[in-house]
This record gives sequence, structure tokens and C-alpha cells, in this order.
Amino acid sequence: MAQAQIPRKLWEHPDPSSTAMYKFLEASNRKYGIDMRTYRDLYNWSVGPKRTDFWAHLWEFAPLIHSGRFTEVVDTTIPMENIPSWFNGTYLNFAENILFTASSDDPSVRTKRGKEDDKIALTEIREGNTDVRHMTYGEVRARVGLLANAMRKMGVKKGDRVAVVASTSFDTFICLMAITSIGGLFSSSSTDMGTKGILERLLQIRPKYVFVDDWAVYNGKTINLRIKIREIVAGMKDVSEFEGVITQPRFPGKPADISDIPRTTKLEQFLENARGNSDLIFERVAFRDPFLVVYSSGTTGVPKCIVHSVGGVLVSNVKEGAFHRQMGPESILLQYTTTGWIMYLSSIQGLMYGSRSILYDGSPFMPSPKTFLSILEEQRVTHFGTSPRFLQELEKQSIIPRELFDLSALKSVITTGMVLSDAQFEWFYDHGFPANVHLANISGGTDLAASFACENALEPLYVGGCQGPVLGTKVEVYDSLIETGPGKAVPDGEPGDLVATASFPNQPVYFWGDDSGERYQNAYYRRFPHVWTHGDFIQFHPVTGQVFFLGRADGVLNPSGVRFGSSDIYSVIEAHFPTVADSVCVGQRRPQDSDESVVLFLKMKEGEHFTESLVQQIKSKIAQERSRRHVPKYVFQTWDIPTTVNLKKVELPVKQIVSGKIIKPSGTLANPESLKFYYQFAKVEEVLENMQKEKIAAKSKL
Ligand SMILES: CC(=O)CC(=O)SCCNC(=O)CCNC(=O)[C@H](O)C(C)(C)COP(=O)(O)OP(=O)(O)OC[C@H]1O[C@@H](n2cnc3c(N)ncnc32)[C@H](O)[C@@H]1OP(=O)(O)O
Repeated sequence: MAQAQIPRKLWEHPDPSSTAMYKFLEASNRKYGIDMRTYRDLYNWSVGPKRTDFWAHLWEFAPLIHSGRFTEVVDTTIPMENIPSWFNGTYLNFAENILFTASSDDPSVRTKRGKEDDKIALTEIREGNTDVRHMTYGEVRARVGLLANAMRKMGVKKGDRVAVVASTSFDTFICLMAITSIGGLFSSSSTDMGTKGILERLLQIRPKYVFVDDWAVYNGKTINLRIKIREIVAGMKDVSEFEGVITQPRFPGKPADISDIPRTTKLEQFLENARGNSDLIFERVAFRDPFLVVYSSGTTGVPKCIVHSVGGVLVSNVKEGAFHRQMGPESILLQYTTTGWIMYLSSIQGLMYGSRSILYDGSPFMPSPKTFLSILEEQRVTHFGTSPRFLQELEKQSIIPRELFDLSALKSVITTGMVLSDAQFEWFYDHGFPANVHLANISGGTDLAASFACENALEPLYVGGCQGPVLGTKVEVYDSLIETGPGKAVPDGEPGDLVATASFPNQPVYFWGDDSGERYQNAYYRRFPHVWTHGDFIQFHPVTGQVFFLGRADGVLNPSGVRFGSSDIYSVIEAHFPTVADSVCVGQRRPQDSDESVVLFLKMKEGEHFTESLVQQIKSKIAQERSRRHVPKYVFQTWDIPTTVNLKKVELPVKQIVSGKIIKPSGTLANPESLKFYYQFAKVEEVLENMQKEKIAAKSKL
């Protein structure tokens, strides 16, 4: 196996013993009389038989603001699919922990240490490094108090949902803090999402209010969102809990006129309900009470509404942010994200440690990637979160950040969303960024609001993958050939399915609206009993312990690191294109490709024709109802779609074949011969060329 060789070492921390993670390791040694020395010792303790000691010590070492006491960290005998309760008996509030700091002498007391009133908490930057505005912790707290009091006055209470369809603005952050301070649930979508997709979410979670930006700016274009607002209001008419839309001004001080849109109020007007009262009140809720709904689409049905708990996310954030990412009151984080990705949560969670978050909205390529990178120098960014896709663009355009900008403040560059290639690791250190910067490639997901694998400063960084598994989550690799039944770990260094084999506090608590729990159980626990199956193929390096992510094991699409389910595409076709009998949509990523392309195959009904105009109509409908980022790169006709004997469409073999693999069809396929047709698309360029030739030949015959 090629990876048994030790890859090139790229980076190591100059003094690992100075890090918060190491101090925790030493303090744990002292407290529990153990002798851990390395990251792997600490990791094994955090997921081993004494893992409750790890969590109890974390709770003590990096305190959260809370009331109540727990008698047991967790009952480790409860199978993970029963979602055991952690830190039972404790009560805490998400916003309170973000906006205040616990006093380590008495964690139930909150202080402003590290979050003093005049310290900058947030910096808002709009597309092209324009309209830079700062907000201090004092101002943020006052604005959160005002909005929360306005919400309370309008009857919003614990357990209610408030959603946003908005950019990464001050207003969105304040909305998140306000609803969670009341003990309610927050949920966000980005403005580029089509109304249909937005409503599929909102109709499930039934929010009391939806806060929507009045305008959007992307790629130099200014987009009027009033049509979308009108559609949202109309679409919510049968939701009894829904009180209306509140518009957030995209251009501060210049709110759009919404007087002709029913049930819609401007933010400034809504705030009048608070009558100037900005006092903060935090409703501390039980550790496993919900505060956030995020979404993911699979291959069937409407999106899953994944509900995360206050305590689970906070405690996981302590270990990931403070230990793995080494964030503290001096950190300044610029995480590129929309509000539609789980990275939005990461982008603001740094405030928990007293850091400053930079909220960027727009394309990072407008007017050029250099303009975006100039923020790193101007704002003295210490932690820059981006994507392999963005780094690819820098390389393609021969942009060398370390030569163009003063990056002396920069400590770490975090990448996620898709595989970071080995060549990109080398480019990063050979050409791109200063040698002292820690390249932190992480992978996890919406389902856990955290990472499975990420960086750590106690080990060197080698080319490829993620440095190692995250503390406290027992990641193993199971044999992919076992389709169901008890799973089996593969020998060290072999590839297989990413599974988590022990409960962890940031498991989602349920799916909204899934009263029987069936969807939830099916999403993670159907394959192997008592084990979370994530849907990624991975491999551990047998010597360095790096985790290589090899691709998705299911039908989830991932072009440019933007994830969505094939069901998002099928539902548009089923609803609007009656001449199509069936379709299969897969991601193509061959060894020579630097990104994934979405390929859609259409099977026409008897007597119906596959035409260029049909393809264009399908593409524009997908753009309208989902988003432009969902539009397939290629659309082809097919004659047969592989299914199981129970007639369930099977995507994985098609995905593997068009990605250049030769596969042995599974015995469960009803029509294994259908697969032969798809092999030609591994050379999609040739297929397109031949189609073009045929077109020209047909024209010349006319
Ligand atoms: C820990 C984990 O594991 C969790 C996760 O994975 S979370 C997910 C993380 N994912 C990422 O970070 C994704 C990274 N990728 C990116 O950020 C983006 O690909 C990118 C910004 C680098 C490039 O974006 P892109 O989608 O490839 O191209 P871009 O040109 O920006 O947009 C595509 C289209 O959508 C449109 N669009 C995008 N956002 C829009 C918006 N807000 N409003 C209107 N239109 C928009 C664009 O105008 C464009 O339209 P045209 O095709 O008509 O020109």
C-alpha cells in the first residue's frame, strides 16, 4: 500500500507543550494518575473505557456558564442509537456562553473577561472588501437584548423556531443570539436558495418568524429579494405558528420598501416592540435541549431537519476550538461561508473564547481573489477558513499570498468541504503561505456540527488527509463489503466506511417532525447495529495515523465542496418534466479531476424525445427552485437506470463507473447489464465530442 510510506512532513508546532491541548493532557495526567505523552495517548483516553473522565475533566478545565450539577457524565452502557443524555442535571444557554465568559472559580457566574464592552466582537465585510464595519461586545450584547425583548413582546418563547434567509451579517448573528437567549431554535438558509427549497425546510420546522434580507449582492450583481419574500409569505399561509417575515436591510440604514408585501415588517419597526429595553435575560435550558436546526438532503424525500442540542454543541466546541484550533481572546477568524452551510456555526463560535469573527458576504473571487486575501493583512487575521476550491483558484491564477501580503498574524488556514489533494498540500507550503502557518484540513459535517477528523498541534503535519481523529469521537473504519448486519473493523491502513462506534455528546438529538424516530434511525444506524455510519470512505495511515477521506459512499453530491442530495434534483424533474420517465444524478470525480462534476442522466418516456431545449429547461428550473450551484454540469440521455430487485434506484455504481472505476455489480441489482452503458462517460469529453460531430453531420445532411 503506497500510503504505508511516511508522507513528506510539512509543519510542526515549535513548542507543543505550550498549547492548551498539552496543558490539558498534563493536568489530566496529574488528576487521574495516568501517563499520557502524545496526542494518540490523549485521543485513546478520550474514546476509551475511561472516556467519561475525559469529558468530566474537560467540563472542569474549560468551564461553560451553567447552573445545576451532573451526577454522571453519561451512561456508557446505553447504545448510541438511543442517544444517551450527557451531563444530566445541568442547564445552560447557547447565547450566554457566546456573549459572556465563565469565571473558572465558579462557572455558574458569567463575566466579561476577554469580552470587554469595548473589544471588537464582529467585523462585517461585504463583497470585494467593502463596507467594513465593526461591532464591539458591548454593542452586540445591547442589540441582542433589544431584539430578544422585541421577540418576547411578540410572544416568542422557549421552544419556538425563528428562521433566517440571509447573509452572514451582524443582523443574522444578532437574530441567532436573540432567539437562542430565549431558549428557542435558530435555523438559517442562504439567499441564493430557491423558494421551493426554502419552503421545504420552513414548512417542516414551522417557525414563528422568518428574518429575510431585502437585497443580496453576489458576483457584482444586486438581487432584489422582495419576490422571494412574497413567495415565502404565500407559502407559509397554512402554518398556524407563523407570524410573518421581518426584513433585514442589506444596505445599512437603507431598508427596502416592503409596504406592499403582506405580513412583512422592517427590522427597525419590529425592534420598536422592545421599547428601548436592551436588558439581557438568558433562559438556561437542559443540556440536551435543542437550539439549532440544520438540513441535509439524501437520495429520497424532503430534507432532513437535524436538531442539535445546546450542551452537545457547546462542549464539543470547547474541545475543537480551544484545543484543536487553539483559539483564544487574541484570535481573529475569517471563515468563508454562507449561512446555509454548517461552517456558519464555526464562523461565529469563536466568540465563545473571546475571539473576533469576520463576517464576509459575497463571492471571494470578486473583483479578484487578491482583494479577498487582502482582508487577511488588513484585519490581522489569525485563523482563515476556506476551501480546497478556493486554494485551487489561487494556484490556477498563480497567486502567491505570502509574497503579496503581510501574513505575520496568520497562524492557521482551515480547509473543508471536499478533498484537499496532496499536490495542494505541497503547493500550500512550497508556494502559497508562510512556513509557520498550520494547514488544518478538517472533515465532519452538518450531522454532527463538528469534525470527525481535524488538526492538532501535538503531532507533525504530513502531506494528505486530516491529521487525525477529533478528541472524544471514536472513529473507526468498517469493512465496506458488509452491506448490513454486525460490522467489522478493517486491518489498520485499509480503506472502508467511516463509522463512530461510541456515543458522543454532539450527536443530533432528533430530526424535527420525525416523531417515530424512523428517519433518524435510518439515516445513521440502519447499516451496522449500534454504530453510526457516516457515508464517507476513509483510510487511516498505519504509521502517522492521518485520516484520508476518499469520497462519499452514498448519493450525496459535492461539487466545489457544496453538498446536496440527488433528491434535490429528482424532485424538480418529477414535478415539472412529465416526458422524463426516470433519472439518475451522480457526482463524477476521476483521478485527473480537481473537482466533482454533477452528471444527470434522463430516461425518456416511450415516444418522447431528449432535446437540447429540454436540457436547458431542466437546468433553469433547477437553478430557480434549488440554486445555481445545484445545476448539473452535464445532462445526457440514458436507456436504463440500475435498480435493486425492490426497484430502488442505485446511484453508487453509476458514480463509480463515470469516475473511472471498473466495478463488479452487486448481486442485489435487478438489471446489472444496465451499468455497461455508463462506462463511456468516464471519458465524458470524448462523448461530448462525438455528440458534436453527430450534430454537425446531421445538419449537413439537411
Ligand atoms: C466540517 C464539514 O465537513 C462541513 C462542511 O463540509 S460544510 C460545507 C463547506 N463547503 C464549502 O466551504 C464550500 C466551498 N466552496 C465555495 O465556497 C464555492 O464553491 C466558491 C465560493 C469557492 C465558488 O463558488 P461556486 O459555486 O463554484 O461558483 P460561484 O460563481 O460563486 O456561484 C455559482 C453560481 O451561483 C450563483 N450564486 C452563488 N451564490 C449566490 C448568491 N448568494 N446569490 C445569488 N447567486 C448566487 C452565482 O452567481 C453563480 O451563478 P452563474 O452560474 O449564473 O454565474
